[in-house]
Amino acid sequence: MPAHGRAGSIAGMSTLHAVLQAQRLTKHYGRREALAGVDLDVPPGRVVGLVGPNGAGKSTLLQLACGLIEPSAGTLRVLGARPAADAAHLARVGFVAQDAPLYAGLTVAEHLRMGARMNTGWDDPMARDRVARAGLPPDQRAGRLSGGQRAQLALTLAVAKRPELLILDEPAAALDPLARDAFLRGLLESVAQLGAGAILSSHLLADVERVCDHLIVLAGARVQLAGDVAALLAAHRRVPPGAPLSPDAERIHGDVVRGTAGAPVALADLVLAYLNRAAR
Ligand SMILES: Nc1ncnc2c1ncn2[C@@H]1O[C@H](COP(=O)(O)OP(=O)(O)OP(=O)(O)O)[C@@H](O)[C@H]1O
Repeated sequence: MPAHGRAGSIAGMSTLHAVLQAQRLTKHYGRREALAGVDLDVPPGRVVGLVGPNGAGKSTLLQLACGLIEPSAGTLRVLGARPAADAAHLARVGFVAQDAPLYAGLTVAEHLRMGARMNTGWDDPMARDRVARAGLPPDQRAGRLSGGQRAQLALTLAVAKRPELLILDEPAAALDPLARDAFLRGLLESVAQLGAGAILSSHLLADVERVCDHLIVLAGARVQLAGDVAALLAAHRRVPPGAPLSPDAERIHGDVVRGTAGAPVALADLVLAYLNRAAR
């Protein structure tokens, strides 16, 4: 169970729509296939970990979900509608892109004023409170903030819109362990405060294990594994290679099997088994 203990909870959600629904979702960049017929159904109220090797298609999926790029084929619905369908839908989704894009010459306070001007649902007390608690000096220019502070400011700009869904593309990858810990705690607090869902891509399986209650494993442009973490762990076991398997069990890779007989499996080992199988 992740530290926030909200696995399976939909308390506080203002929507009962699936957060993300993909059918045969495909994206080509020229001849390169970044997503190949992906089917997904992510229930509301989850903190979703999107994991996979470099080039798996994670950023492509998140950019499609934000409406920054268009699918080549198939359909994708986010909170029950086409991504970025209109201004109202845009307001329901907060996006924190890779490397926390901010205006280097603007101060923290100026970023908040800009956020207030650009977002009708802007929660200024929430923004100021987050900035104060993250120890961001209001008059400091973004270009002079540390990596951790920049990530906190980018997260603040996304959550103060009061979105129903936060989408984060490797938000904490460049942060040291302390800054990452602070960032992830801030993320969980915000998600709980908003009653929102979140999808974050990450290479850091320990972070995913800590904060996520739903998992999507992408590799080779395809979904290898998806579901609520508790259900996935319940459906897999460790059985030493060569040991007999029950008839309904399937060996995924190494000692990880899909089945209910055997020793419990850790989330990181489960992910690695599916990634290794995909790489075969
Ligand atoms: N704008 C683009 N033009 C051409 N090819 C692209 C473009 N964006 C992504 N790709 C290709 O699509 C595939 C998926 O890329 P994507 O960035 O979605 O993967 P990722 O899982 O986010 O990788 P990483 O973990 O390295 O960030 C890769 O082969 C990548 O080279």
